[in-house]
Formats: sequence, C-alpha cells, structure tokens
Amino acid sequence: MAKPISIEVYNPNGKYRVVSTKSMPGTRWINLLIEQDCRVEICTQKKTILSVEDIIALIGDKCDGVIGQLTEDWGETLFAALSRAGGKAFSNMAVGYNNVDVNAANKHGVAVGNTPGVLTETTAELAASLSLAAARRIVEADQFMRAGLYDGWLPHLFVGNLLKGQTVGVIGAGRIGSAYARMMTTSYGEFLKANGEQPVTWKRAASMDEVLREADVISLHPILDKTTYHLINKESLATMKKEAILVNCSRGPVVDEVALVEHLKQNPMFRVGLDVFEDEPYMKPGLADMKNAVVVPHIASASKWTREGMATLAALNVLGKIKGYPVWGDPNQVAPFLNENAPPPAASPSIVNAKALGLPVSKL
Ligand SMILES: O=C(O)C(=O)CO
Repeated sequence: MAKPISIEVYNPNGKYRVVSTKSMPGTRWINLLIEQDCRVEICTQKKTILSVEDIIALIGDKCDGVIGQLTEDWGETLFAALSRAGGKAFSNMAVGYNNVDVNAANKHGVAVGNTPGVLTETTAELAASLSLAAARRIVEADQFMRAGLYDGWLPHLFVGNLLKGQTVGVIGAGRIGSAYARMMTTSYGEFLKANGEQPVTWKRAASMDEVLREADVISLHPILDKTTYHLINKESLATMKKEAILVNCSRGPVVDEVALVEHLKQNPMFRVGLDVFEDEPYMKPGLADMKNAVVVPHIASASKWTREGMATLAALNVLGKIKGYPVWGDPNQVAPFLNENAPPPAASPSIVNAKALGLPVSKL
C-alpha cells in the first residue's frame, strides 16, 4: 500500500479531476483548467522523482487526466491505473516522451500530449552556450578565479578553441538542431560578411561518419529510441577530431557515457558540454573529475517563458481531451495557445497518438 501523498488543491468543487505530479511554473495553466470546471491537484511531495507507486496513489479512484514529468515511468502500470480511474488524458510537460510507452497508452485509449514548439530556441540557446563555454573553457576558468589562483596574465592561461572558420555539425537536425545551426552560423556569418570575410556556409552531410570526421563542434539533437541509443560510442568518439567539442542537450543514453569518460581522459583537448546524462540524475564515475567537461543539470528548456509555456501546453493537452476538443493541426505552431491576452483555441495543442486513437484534427 503506497504512502499518502501531499497535494495542493485548486477549485475543489470542479467537475473534472486533473492531477499534476509536480508544481509547474506560472499560474496561467492552473487558471485555464479552473475556468473549464477542473479541480486541480498538484503533488507537493518533497521528492524529486516520483515512483510508479507514488503516481498510482495520486491517480486514486477517479481521475480525468494527469500532467506528468519526463522523470516518470509512464508505462502499462500507470496507463492501466489511469484508465481504471476513468482517465483518458496524459501529457508530459516536455517535448521528449521516451519515458512514455505510447503503445500502452493506445491500449488503454489514453491520449498522450507533449509540448513542442515552445522550447526550440531556449534549448538551442543552451546548446550554443555549452558549445562556447566548452570552446573557451569558461567553467574551468571561473573555478580557477574563485579559487584565488589567478596571479597574473599568462600566454598559456586557459587557451581554448577559436570557432571562427570552424565546422559545426548537427546530428538530429529537427526543430532544435536547426535552430542551433542558425544560432551558431547566422549572426556570426553576418558579422564576418560585413567585415569582408568568408561567410558561413552549410550543407547536409552524406552520412553521420562525415559529420564525425569533419566537424569541430558537434551538437546532438536526435530523439532517444532504439536507433539512437549509444549513437556516440567508443568508435564514433575515435572518429571525431582530437580537439573537437561535443554537446548533448538531447537525452543522456544517446551517448555511451563510460566510453566518453575514457575518451576525455585520453584526449585532454577534446571537450564536452552535457545537459543530460545516461543515468540521470547521476553521472558515470569519473565524469565529475574531468576538467574538459562542462556539465549542467538538464536545464536546456529552463527559461521562464518556455517553462510557463510548457506548463500551459501540457494542461491544454489534457483539458482538450477531457472536453472532447479536436487536436491542433500543427503542433509546431503553438503561438495561439501561448498568447496570455486571448483565450486559447478549443483544441489540444499536441497529442502524439492522435492518429492511433482516431482523434479529430482541428480545422482552425
Ligand atoms: O522537453 C524535453 O524533452 C526536455 O528535455 C525538457 O527540457
């Protein structure tokens, strides 16, 4: 028997019971649910990652929909529990949904939402920040400064990589990967052009091997599935340039982290910027000691606007299914849902299994 879980309740007399497994940024998402007759329950348990048992306890006997997080294991057990409680809607507060077994959701007739279109630039900005931080050894230099070790300018002090004229590779050039490529090339390209220098050019590589061999900076943006698990491994690392920079803002298991630690040890001029980890929240042994690694705790989407927007989209995904609204036609064009000065469209912004469940699509 799972322990009772602490919750905060809004609009206790609402007709539909919607549970959020975490407190989420902003209040608009709560207000939108309340306005549509939902009772909103937010889990306030002081535990970062909720277990399946915790979430079963939250779902209880009657639950119309759940907003969950990428740290949770949404598989057969949870979708069966939600379905038993009468629920037909779940949304991840994330664009990635590798934590969700969509087949299990289909089996129980539960719609699965995600939050694309609102975190593209925010995530690309972090990938660009990690690229620059790794190239110019910002974190190492910051630690050196704070430790009181700086006793004067030296020709060799924290010499890093110049990115001008270098080749940037993107593996997984979808929404976020393309935004990263634009950020890393467009404004710098304009600046170089204005100075009469060689502009930045781009091309689609013929193979991943070509990217690995030729790029000086590689940023990873694929989804995580069977085909991308350990896409970067001992062999692919060995193919990369010895002084290359690797950035990962996608999912940790895309990189074989044990092989990466070994590669960092053997190649001190090779650098990485990591937002995600194979066994999140943990790092593989040795990674924390590597000076040629910049590591941050999965914060790529962590800008206020984006996180509030993600919460809104996740809530509207669940609300739309509860109210029987259609699914929005283009999940990349979610701006109408994010305009705080107008009511959102009567639709679920993004349901990944809409087709499998035969849900109608909005004509708006
Ligand atoms: O949305 C996602 O998939 C995330 O990883 C959160 O930043």
